[in-house]
Amino acid sequence: MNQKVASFMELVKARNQHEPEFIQAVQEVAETVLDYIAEHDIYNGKNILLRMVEPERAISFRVSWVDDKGEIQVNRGYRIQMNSAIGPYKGGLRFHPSVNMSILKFLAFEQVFKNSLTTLPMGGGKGGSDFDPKGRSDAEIMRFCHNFMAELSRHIGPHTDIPAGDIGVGAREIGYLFGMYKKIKNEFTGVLTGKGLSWGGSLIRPEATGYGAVYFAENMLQRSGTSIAGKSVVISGSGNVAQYAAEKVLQLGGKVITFSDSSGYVYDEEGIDAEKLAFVMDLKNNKRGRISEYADKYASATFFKGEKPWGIACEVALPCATQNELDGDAAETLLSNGCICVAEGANMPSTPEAIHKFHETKILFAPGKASNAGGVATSGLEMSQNSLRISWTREEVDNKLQEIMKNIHDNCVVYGDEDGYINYVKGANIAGFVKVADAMLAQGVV
Ligand SMILES: NC(=O)C1=CN([C@@H]2O[C@H](COP(=O)(O)OP(=O)(O)OC[C@H]3O[C@@H](n4cnc5c(N)ncnc54)[C@H](OP(=O)(O)O)[C@@H]3O)[C@@H](O)[C@H]2O)C=CC1
Ligand SMILES: O=C(O)CCC(=O)C(=O)O
Repeated sequence: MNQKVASFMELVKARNQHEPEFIQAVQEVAETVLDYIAEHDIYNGKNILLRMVEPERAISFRVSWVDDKGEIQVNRGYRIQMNSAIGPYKGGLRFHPSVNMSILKFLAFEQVFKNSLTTLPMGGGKGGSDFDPKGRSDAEIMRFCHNFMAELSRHIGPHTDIPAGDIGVGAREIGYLFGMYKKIKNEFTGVLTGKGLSWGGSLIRPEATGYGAVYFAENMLQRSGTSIAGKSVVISGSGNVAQYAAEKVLQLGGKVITFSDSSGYVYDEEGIDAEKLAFVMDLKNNKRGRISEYADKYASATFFKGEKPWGIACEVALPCATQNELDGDAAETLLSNGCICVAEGANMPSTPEAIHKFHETKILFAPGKASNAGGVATSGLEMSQNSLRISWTREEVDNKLQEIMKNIHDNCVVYGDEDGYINYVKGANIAGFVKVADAMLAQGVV
């Protein structure tokens, strides 16, 4: 770590003690952006990165609700409004017991860079709750969402802050959240994205994050003279991002061989084809079951309890579950088994040690803030459609998504070239930074 980064991180750590995920995300950006700032007079001496690591606003609130037994439950809700220099705050809501300030601040910070990369006018935010949806009835989910929105509604709006889904928040939850917002505000606006198609949603939004990650991987592979066709692909997670990443890999002729959830992973040596993927979608989205049930259904598959899928030989790895799920040892195993491309569908799934190994061996590595930006980009397209009161076709949205992912890829190449090797982490951080920093400079010290 150079002296500039060390002094900067000392300040950040002093102010954000007990927030390891946030510090990790900031350090990665500091390591790539501080030198760039020093080399460019317009940014130097303005403390821009120091301003960017401080949320414009961090809201924490009580959510009390009544469970099916009539007992009163209390959870904590949050919204981090990180940066609004280039547009209203935009970013998902996560419902998971691990949610805390550190996790939401890291997600909100990454969101600022990601949203900037999409080229759409969106600032960065993130929110959620430590509420655990697992095992809760539909009625409990609805009551929780309604009570959560009863408070959140004071802080958001279609021109202020536009939340969406993330872990534990899908189409069902967005519906309940939207219903309560509409009731409280007495207005029908595009205050959330990921809405149902009949009430303002966009085609391709459910698919967009997974599809986008695969489009990004395909851009990297094609630049290296190859493609995903015929390659074995290991995917972690089995939620929204993992499912649609798998669908796109299949459409492009790749072979998906794993899925996982928090209980373990399944390996199907014959490959997870379209019919098996439909089983996973029904299992996860409707029955809300466990991925182990895949191995009960298909004899070609084995379930590995409590393990992650990185030991399975593959050429392409798509981590699509959660932060820090792929560590240095896992990276070494992937590399020794011949993996040549890692594209993150999740946010910050690779630890700094893993990223270091990918860079050291010069394989293709895409950080989530670039490769999973297709989700929020399509949310941006949903906002445009809402404002114009029109709906684009599936093909129109998919074409725009592909164009945006190619643009992000090419921008990373411009800023991340290190003597022919593309450091996509550096490329994404600098490209994302420049647009936000320019807007902050233009708007003065506010
Ligand atoms: N949805 C979107 O549009 C976007 C999502 N992302 C990121 O993609 C990732 C996945 O999100 P999404 O698919 O939407 O979420 P879902 O809730 O649909 O699925 C999450 C998946 O990850 C698994 N998972 C969650 N936490 C853990 C954990 N601690 N250990 C192991 N597995 C875990 C879940 O397993 P289980 O069911 O057992 O908990 C589930 O399979 C997240 O990092 C999210 O921030 C990024 C950009 C946009
Ligand atoms: O679509 C959105 O607004 C948010 C997506 C998101 O949470 C993310 O990109 O991590």
